[in-house]
Amino acid sequence: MENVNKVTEVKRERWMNEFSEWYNEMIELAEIQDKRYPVKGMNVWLPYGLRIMRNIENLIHMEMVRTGHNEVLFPALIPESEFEREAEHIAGFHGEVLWVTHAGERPLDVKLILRPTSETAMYPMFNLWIRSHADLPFKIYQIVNVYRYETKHTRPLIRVREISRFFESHTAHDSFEDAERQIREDLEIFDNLAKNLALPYIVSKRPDWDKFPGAFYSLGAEVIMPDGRTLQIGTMHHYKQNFAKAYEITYETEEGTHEYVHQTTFGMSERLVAAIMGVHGDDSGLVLPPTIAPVQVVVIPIPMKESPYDVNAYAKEIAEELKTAGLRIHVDDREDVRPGRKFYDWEIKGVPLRIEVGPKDVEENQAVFARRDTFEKFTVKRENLVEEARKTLDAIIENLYDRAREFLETHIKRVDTLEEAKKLFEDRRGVVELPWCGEKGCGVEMEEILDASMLGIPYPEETAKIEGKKCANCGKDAKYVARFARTY
Ligand SMILES: Nc1ncnc2c1ncn2[C@@H]1O[C@H](COS(=O)(=O)NC(=O)[C@@H](N)CS)[C@@H](O)[C@H]1O
Ligand SMILES: [Zn+2]
Repeated sequence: MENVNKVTEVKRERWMNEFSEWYNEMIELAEIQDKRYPVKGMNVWLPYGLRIMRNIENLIHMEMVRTGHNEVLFPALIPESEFEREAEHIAGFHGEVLWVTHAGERPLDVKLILRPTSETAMYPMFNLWIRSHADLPFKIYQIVNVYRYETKHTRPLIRVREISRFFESHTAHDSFEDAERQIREDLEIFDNLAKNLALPYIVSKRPDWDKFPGAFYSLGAEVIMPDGRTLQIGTMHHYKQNFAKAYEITYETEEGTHEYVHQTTFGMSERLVAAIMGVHGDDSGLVLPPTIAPVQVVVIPIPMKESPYDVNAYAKEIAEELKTAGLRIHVDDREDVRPGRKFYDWEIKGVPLRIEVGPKDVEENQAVFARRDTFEKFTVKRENLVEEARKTLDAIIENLYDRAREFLETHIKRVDTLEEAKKLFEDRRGVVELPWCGEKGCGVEMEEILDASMLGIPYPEETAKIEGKKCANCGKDAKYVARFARTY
């Protein structure tokens, strides 16, 4: 590649220091969603944003096929009787569920809730479907909209009241250990997806007082957003037999006895789009990993009035060749828009690779590549076009991952005392790790002192154990390192 020149430096001031404003603007400018829908916490997916989400969903569907999960589709309405069968679950969701009580003027004979998640919709059917050990492991999933009347500050994609792209997988197993194996498989599924989104993350085992309502334990996968707050983008829950007992989900063993199943669930949502926006963005807008970019390469013809070369035709030829090679292409041949404006529009949308062609490029049978992640520009000979485009897109996803991992690693700090931790939360943000005795009282006190949430302890648990340290709160021997962060 000749004359590689950096026409623009990557700027991330606004992205880092005014992230909240940056984020709200980008939802609009990049045409992800329209926030003007007249219900708080419910937004409209716009075509470009929805194409990003659909590309992510396709990756999820492929992982579900790879791991033998079957897709189902449940009703969104759940009768009160079924919702109110697992005590912890009810307690956890009661304040957030939306009720349907009337059809027109007539009150319904059975009150219904809009699903906040689908345990209480699915498990009465699990009771009918699961009879024998031969039915296990039982693995289903759906991607649907669910409703949680969040009382905290709502924010597009991140904290909404209609989670419109809620992925939930629900499984049943013949033993605690097989459910554990499922959790490990869920972590593998999540890792494959995160790699495709160039998102490095941490997994923490939630403290007992913050696990999912009805769960035996919960794992949370988090990224760190530019403002240093963590965003939980995936959760895996081991239910043991808690729901099986509440919904009488039993199976006949090979010996002819009847046992309760052990269950797990795994959940993600449109927060994945928020994570991609936050982790990979810069001051010019989104930077989309090519794996999920609706447009991987935008071709921009730059015709000159007096030139004898037909730049538009040449641009179309190039686009056709890239499209035939399987890339998602768009030619921006809008007559009334200056090239600079076109660059701006597609940079905001995070298109990973721009190809510019002017008369000189037609004459020399070449094209100018401009990378969205580094702003590097270089010229490519026409015969190397497809190969160079593929190589550049691969280099972009690798660079996005490396840059994001660098950010994550420099925003996790392990210290010994609450004073050090407090200082860190003042001048920096991110995840702070402290020695902890494992007692709930200390955990909750440290959350209050730090005005932060305990994410939990590193998972797997073996990596959380520490020796020779004193609990940062009570001074007793510490058993684990505990993670704290300001969260979304
Ligand atoms: N209000 C919300 N807006 C957007 N995403 C959300 C919201 N609440 C939760 N999520 C996302 O949905 C994922 C799963 O939600 S959850 O409550 O943790 N887990 C469940 O509901 C389990 N039944 C697994 S499906 C979370 O990891 C988080 O990424
Ligand atoms: Zn302690």
